[in-house]
Amino acid sequence: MITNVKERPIHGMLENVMRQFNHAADIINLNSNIRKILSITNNELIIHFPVKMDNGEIEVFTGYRVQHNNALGPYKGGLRYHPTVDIETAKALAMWMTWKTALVGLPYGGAKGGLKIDPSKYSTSELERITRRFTYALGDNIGPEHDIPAPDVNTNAQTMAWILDTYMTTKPPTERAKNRHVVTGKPLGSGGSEGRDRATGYGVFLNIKFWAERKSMILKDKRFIVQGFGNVGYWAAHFLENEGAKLVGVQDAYGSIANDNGIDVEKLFNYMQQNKNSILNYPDAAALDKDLFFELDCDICIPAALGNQITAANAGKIKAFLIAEGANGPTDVEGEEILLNRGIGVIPDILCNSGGVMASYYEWLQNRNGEYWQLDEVMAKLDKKMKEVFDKVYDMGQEREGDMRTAAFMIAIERIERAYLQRGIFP
Ligand SMILES: NC(=O)C1=CN([C@@H]2O[C@H](COP(=O)(O)OP(=O)(O)OC[C@H]3O[C@@H](n4cnc5c(N)ncnc54)[C@H](OP(=O)(O)O)[C@@H]3O)[C@@H](O)[C@H]2O)C=CC1
Ligand SMILES: O=C(O)CCC(=O)C(=O)O
Repeated sequence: MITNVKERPIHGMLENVMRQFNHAADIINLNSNIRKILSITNNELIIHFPVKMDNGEIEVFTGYRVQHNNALGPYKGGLRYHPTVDIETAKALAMWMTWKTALVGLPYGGAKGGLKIDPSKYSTSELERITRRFTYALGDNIGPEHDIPAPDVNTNAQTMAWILDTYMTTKPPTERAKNRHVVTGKPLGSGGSEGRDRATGYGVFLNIKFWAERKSMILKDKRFIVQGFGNVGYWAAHFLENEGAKLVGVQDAYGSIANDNGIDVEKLFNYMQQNKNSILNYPDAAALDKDLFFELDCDICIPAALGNQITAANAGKIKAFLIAEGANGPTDVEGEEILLNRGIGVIPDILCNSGGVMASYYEWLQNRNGEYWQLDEVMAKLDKKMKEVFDKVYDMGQEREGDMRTAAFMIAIERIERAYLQRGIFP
């Protein structure tokens, strides 16, 4: 029996993304040959590599990189370090990346990958060696104009710096500097961009704000809950709190907490820094049974952790009027059907969390052009682009009884279809 919540497999993510794709493809009557191409992933890499641990023992790790489609540009997408990473998960996440980059009009395709490990079990120096060996093993399957990884669950700017450094050492000295955009989400001192750290959470916040504006609502005093208080969850909460909204519940991998009077976002963040990055035993909130988390009394629910968290089992009990998907694939097809039938708004992942890959694109452009943009410049670009994409998806969603996901998929798939048809499917 699997007892650790971290070890639980995430069932059905691939089935989920395929059902979302096929539903939209049917509506737009997608060219049948292009449907065949988009239904499979272009490349799937599984690699096993040995690393020496601090105790001198060798451990063999399994890494994945799935490249779904590159019709619109180089493959793009994060690397996840988590026990649930496997080939099916990587395939599903790579597909979502293709739809996301196409939806927001970036010159990228979709990829995803990672390692099947629980990083909390390793020292920092072990994680560095594991990441460097993983990068060597990936070799030229990644590259600045071919496939560009970025952070995802349990990876961060430090991870990207290790990948960059390792990748560069595989190139001749004259080639090294021009390879800096092999990864995005790097630290500022290593070619990272201002704003990439907060971009995904900021994008989640913007989507909620734009949605509220369409409903003539203000965010002040709205109550929200966040599942996952990592990069995406924390920054989304930070910007919502700045707007006067109130955080009333948080869940991470180890537990859930709630406080009807509000949980101070920065105070919780600081508490976590001193308590092994965990929300457990946070003094200004009560512990809550994890299965009751999504039933908390609130207005806005932000799943910002793993996939398939909102399903037929809990969608009927959700009290929020809006689900803003910070995570990739947090709502399965049955769960979403229940939400939409109940009149609950769903801002779909490929729109809601697209601020991250938008900022990654800005970082990639800056590296390519030898530029350095100020934070306000990056944030202003994110604002403008996100509004443009949100409006398009929202308006099209209105024509489909509020189904913004199908609208988003239709826009994304049509863009890719257009590119194939213009070039010829097999040039
Ligand atoms: N980083 C980015 O730029 C982007 C991320 N995303 C998506 O957002 C989601 C979160 O990513 P990110 O914030 O980067 O990852 P982080 O690793 O920074 O944070 C993940 C958070 O999820 C929590 N978590 C993990 N497992 C569970 C669980 N079973 N139940 C509840 N909480 C859990 C973690 O808790 P704990 O710390 O206790 O493990 C942590 O708080 C992912 O789905 C990712 O694909 C999407 C677009 C871009
Ligand atoms: O920033 C990127 O390139 C991709 C981030 C990511 O993995 C995602 O959007 O899910």
